[in-house]
Amino acid sequence: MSVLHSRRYLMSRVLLTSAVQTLQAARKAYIFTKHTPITTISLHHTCLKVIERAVVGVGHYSQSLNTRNMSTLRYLNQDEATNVDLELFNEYQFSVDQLMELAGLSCAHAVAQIYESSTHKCVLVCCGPGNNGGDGLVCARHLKLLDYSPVVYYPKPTNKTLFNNLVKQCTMYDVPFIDTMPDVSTLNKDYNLIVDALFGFSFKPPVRPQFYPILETLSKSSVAIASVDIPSGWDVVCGPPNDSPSITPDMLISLTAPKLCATHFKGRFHVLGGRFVPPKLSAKYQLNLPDYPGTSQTVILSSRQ
Ligand SMILES: NC(=O)C1=CN([C@@H]2O[C@H](COP(=O)(O)OP(=O)(O)OC[C@H]3O[C@@H](n4cnc5c(N)ncnc54)[C@H](OP(=O)(O)O)[C@@H]3O)[C@@H](O)[C@H]2O)[C@H](O)CC1
Ligand SMILES: [K+]
Repeated sequence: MSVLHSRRYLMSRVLLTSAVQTLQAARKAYIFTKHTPITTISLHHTCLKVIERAVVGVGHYSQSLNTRNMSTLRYLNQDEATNVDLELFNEYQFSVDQLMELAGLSCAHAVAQIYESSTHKCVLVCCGPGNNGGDGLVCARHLKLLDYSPVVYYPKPTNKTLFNNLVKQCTMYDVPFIDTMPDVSTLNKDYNLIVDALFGFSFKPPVRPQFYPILETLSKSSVAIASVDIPSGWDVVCGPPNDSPSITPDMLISLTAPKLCATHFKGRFHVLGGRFVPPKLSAKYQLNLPDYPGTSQTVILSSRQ
């Protein structure tokens, strides 16, 4: 590492650490003062917003730090991703519901960290038939609680208790479902962000006919896309397809650990979520995961402005 790079690295580390500590202190102050008059509370809210933006900003600035992490971070192939998943269920005795809730929560937090609800209120959440779609349903519910107006498009609902319950919970939270995919101009006009939860690490190309036009519309739209775990339609290892519509997400939220296709990601924000990996599992697969800041559900792996 050159002298310049090591100084920038040190500088960004210091900035990031102090911003996180300030944020934690401010959060504590906010909790302690929650019975104080409304003007004080709104002042603290404003401070928190400013500091949170600073943390994101420092996250952007510390790209050299993040690039350093990226070089040691392990990128999983399809079998490794499946094996990590199976081990969490079979050895660690997690249920799908547990991990899906945490995965979907981290997706909602990742979205809120980057796209403010004041400018990105209307979010179309596209959900597929597998667990990636389940993450999307959980994410939609949490987005609603975070002051967004999510709308779910779920073209191939899975008739299993878990998925039926997730749909029910969305409806009970007044999250609307739409039956048809909006066309490109409607998407561009009516939505500020798309959460792509169509396919995750079990996708096997080529995309089947039912989903082809959906991916085609997403690939033509100018609305920013935040992809959950894998940009849908991409090969888990090789990345974007040559022979079918290819989406270019603005944000990729890798869950547990990034998959190999993430090396082809050219969007602005690569975020890691799914803060539930047991340290022994991480060591076994040599995941070399970065530290999550404070109590955050997400960590920014790289960002370009
Ligand atoms: N450990 C974790 O990180 C966790 C991640 N989670 C999320 O789960 C997905 C993986 O979920 P999985 O159910 O294994 O699979 P997918 O959601 O990726 O997709 C499976 C469905 O997609 C269909 N499919 C597959 N290929 C195609 C295709 N070419 N065209 C159309 N449809 C396709 C497949 O259909 P089958 O008929 O083949 O069965 C399935 O219906 C992971 O990425 C994370 O997002 C968990 O939430 C928690 C733990
Ligand atoms: K996806």
